[in-house]
Amino acid sequence: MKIKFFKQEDIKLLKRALKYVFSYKTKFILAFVCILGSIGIGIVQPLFWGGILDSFFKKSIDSAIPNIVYTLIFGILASILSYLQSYVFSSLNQNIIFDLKRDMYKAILDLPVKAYDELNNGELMSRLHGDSGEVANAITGTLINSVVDVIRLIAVGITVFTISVKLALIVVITFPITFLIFNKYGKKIRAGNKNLSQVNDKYYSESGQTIWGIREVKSLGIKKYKFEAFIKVANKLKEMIVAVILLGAKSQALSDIVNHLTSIAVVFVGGVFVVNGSLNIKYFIAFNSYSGQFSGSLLSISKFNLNLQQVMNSLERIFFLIDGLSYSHEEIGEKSIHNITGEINFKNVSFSYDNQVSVLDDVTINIPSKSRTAIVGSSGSGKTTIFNLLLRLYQPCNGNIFIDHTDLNEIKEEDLRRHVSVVRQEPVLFMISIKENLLLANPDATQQEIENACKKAYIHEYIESMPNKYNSIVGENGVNLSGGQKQRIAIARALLKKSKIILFDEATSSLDNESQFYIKKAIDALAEDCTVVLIAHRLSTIIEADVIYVLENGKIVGRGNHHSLIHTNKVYKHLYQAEVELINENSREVI
Ligand SMILES: Nc1ncnc2c1ncn2[C@@H]1O[C@H](COP(=O)(O)OP(=O)(O)OP(=O)(O)O)[C@@H](O)[C@H]1O
Repeated sequence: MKIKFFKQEDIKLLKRALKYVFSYKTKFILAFVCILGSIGIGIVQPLFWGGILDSFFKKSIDSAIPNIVYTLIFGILASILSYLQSYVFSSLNQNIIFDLKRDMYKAILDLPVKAYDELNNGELMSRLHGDSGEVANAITGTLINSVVDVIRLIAVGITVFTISVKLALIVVITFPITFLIFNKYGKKIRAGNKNLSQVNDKYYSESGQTIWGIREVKSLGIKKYKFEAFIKVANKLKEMIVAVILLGAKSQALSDIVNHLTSIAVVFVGGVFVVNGSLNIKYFIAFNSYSGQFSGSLLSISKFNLNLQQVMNSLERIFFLIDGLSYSHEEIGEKSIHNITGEINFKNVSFSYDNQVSVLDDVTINIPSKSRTAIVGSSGSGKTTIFNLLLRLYQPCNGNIFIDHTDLNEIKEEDLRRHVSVVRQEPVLFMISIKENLLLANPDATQQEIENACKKAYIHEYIESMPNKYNSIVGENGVNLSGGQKQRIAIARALLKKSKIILFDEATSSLDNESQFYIKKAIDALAEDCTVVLIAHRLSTIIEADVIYVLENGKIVGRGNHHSLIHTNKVYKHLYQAEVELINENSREVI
């Protein structure tokens, strides 16, 4: 039978994993010193025990006393070393987990937005939390222990062969048997772990989606369905974990039987040697302890493959993520742009999310600085996609986008984020105070600047009416603020950032009249000094826009102001009429 220990790719993974250990050289060396000390104590202790028993057999109690004292001293030393060892190991372990998580999290944040469309969030969470711990445990546990076991094997091996070659050979004979057992089960466990990781991803995904989307879950009345889906995946996970543990337990049980037989053979043959006088009882007793350590080390070395097979899958998943999965790294420009005017140009831009269905087709848009431009079109016509491309969340398949005549791809990431702000339909506010949410846009802003921005965004008075004013904590995702209030805070954020380009995605859900009024006033204030691009869902809000682009099925089918478009553009006229009819219908219902 051909035993293949590791594939070439596995060795590469292991080398890469070891780099994480070697960045903690001091702790690593300290761990070895502790272990070497423990090995030394493990070798001398049995001799003292043997000496004590030998003294009692010889009925010489006095001669036992020095050995009792040595046993005590070495016992205390062993405890101190064991304490130090657990401290060093746990610290090494947690540091490795931390480093892996740091590298994975950075890679997750660097992934292109396209990856988030395609990936399952649960998979990322499960790699971040589960796999990193698994790998760190394996590195500190399996790899370090295996090196230790080799050292122990050599030290104890020399001792047992010195005491009795025949007895030592009995112990050594078990090695190939246990090795074969663990090698066979190792492969099965690796395959089991691979399936387990996939179910683990589903588990994180199912639970995460339900918790994050709890409002939808409750309002759709699908709590029971979601609970059942969770139970199904949690149950499957439980069964798979048990199955993998069982495989490990089977291999352990088989090797325990072999070990047991070895111990009986050692005791029997050793006893015969003592009886026929070829072995001193002191060494016989010591040998039994050594043979335990010796076969223990042999066992660990035989399990080395099994233990590593268990984590190879996690290592693959971690490094694949750190390398950016199969996504190519985003090309990020290096050009700084300062003091921009805010002119935007789309030149013959085409785009598809999946390289199959065209979403934007040969779009050319020219937006002068300090203008107010609106983009209108039916649902799914590609309005938000235009914003996504302008924010460089996706790359156009064809054509180019320019800000102040500089290609978007050449602009430095920080400059792009500073100059372009977006106010989304449902702005994301973090679970920190309102002030801290605002400071995210400009950490150096003074209280006065914050208040001025909020006044311009027509949200200052509302914030002041809250019990903790600017220090009020926003609920998760801003739940204790209305949609209109969140949008006004997002406008204040954009003002604090002093962005020259503000993209505004009007909320589809009808805001109350007061919110609409204030948001319109806030946009008017923005437009004095910035280029404002609006996605308008209600045409009534963009009648005053300087230019309106009409989008249909990803194509620009009209350009002009409201008055020209209403007379010349069929699509715009149709959208407008549909809205007027809706308003009339609503008012009839009210009456
Ligand atoms: N992340 C995505 N992955 C794949 N397809 C997408 C993605 N986002 C949008 N699409 C598709 O692209 C098309 C344009 O979507 P987009 O969101 O730009 O339209 P929209 O005009 O803003 O619509 P709405 O007014 O409903 O917000 C739609 O057919 C949509 O299904």
